[in-house]
Amino acid sequence: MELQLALDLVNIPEAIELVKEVEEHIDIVEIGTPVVINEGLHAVKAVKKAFPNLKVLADLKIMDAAGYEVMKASEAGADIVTILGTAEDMSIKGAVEEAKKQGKKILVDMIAVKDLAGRAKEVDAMGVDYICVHTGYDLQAVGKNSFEDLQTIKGVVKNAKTAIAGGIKLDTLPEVIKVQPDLVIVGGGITGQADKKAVAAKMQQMIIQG
Ligand SMILES: O=C(CO)[C@H](O)[C@H](O)COP(=O)(O)O
Repeated sequence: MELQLALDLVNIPEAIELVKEVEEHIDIVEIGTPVVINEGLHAVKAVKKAFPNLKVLADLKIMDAAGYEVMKASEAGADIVTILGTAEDMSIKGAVEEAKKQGKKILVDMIAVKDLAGRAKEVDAMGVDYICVHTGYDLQAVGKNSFEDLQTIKGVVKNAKTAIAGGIKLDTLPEVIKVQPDLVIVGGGITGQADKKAVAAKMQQMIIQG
């Protein structure tokens, strides 16, 4: 199981400072969608340059022009690029094809997918690397989470790694770990804490203990 730090509400210098604090306790650093909107793929480039030993995920949430966007994120140094599970099959297949060409990975974000089990089976068959259940900020605000959804995809996904994102905190991490995803994505659960390093270290320890 790996730990990914999601950075959503920072600029490039703040992102670098934040990662410096916790880098020994995380496996992947996510350049979140709002950061890409504000800073462009320069943010991916800058973070990869500052932390060449960490994997960098570009959370582009691609919906169209997938091959081109995967190519651009790869050129900026992303190791993993996200596409939406609601995208057309042709887009997801295009993303996988380009990622393979570039030696990169594709994570499918299942946010807002209605038939989760059915779509997870379909995207799994397209050769994606990760399938991620995700409760975004707008549904977190009304008390939703993805813990049951994680069990749903664990039951049907045969090839891809499974991942979970959305509002995971230290106190809810044990519930997530019980379901054994391959990747746990945490944003505010680390970045919103006073002692980020201590929280990231504790999460890493809990994840290693499984
Ligand atoms: O992709 C995102 C929002 O769309 C976030 O990066 C993801 O939800 C993780 O952050 P948090 O733990 O703060 O919810």
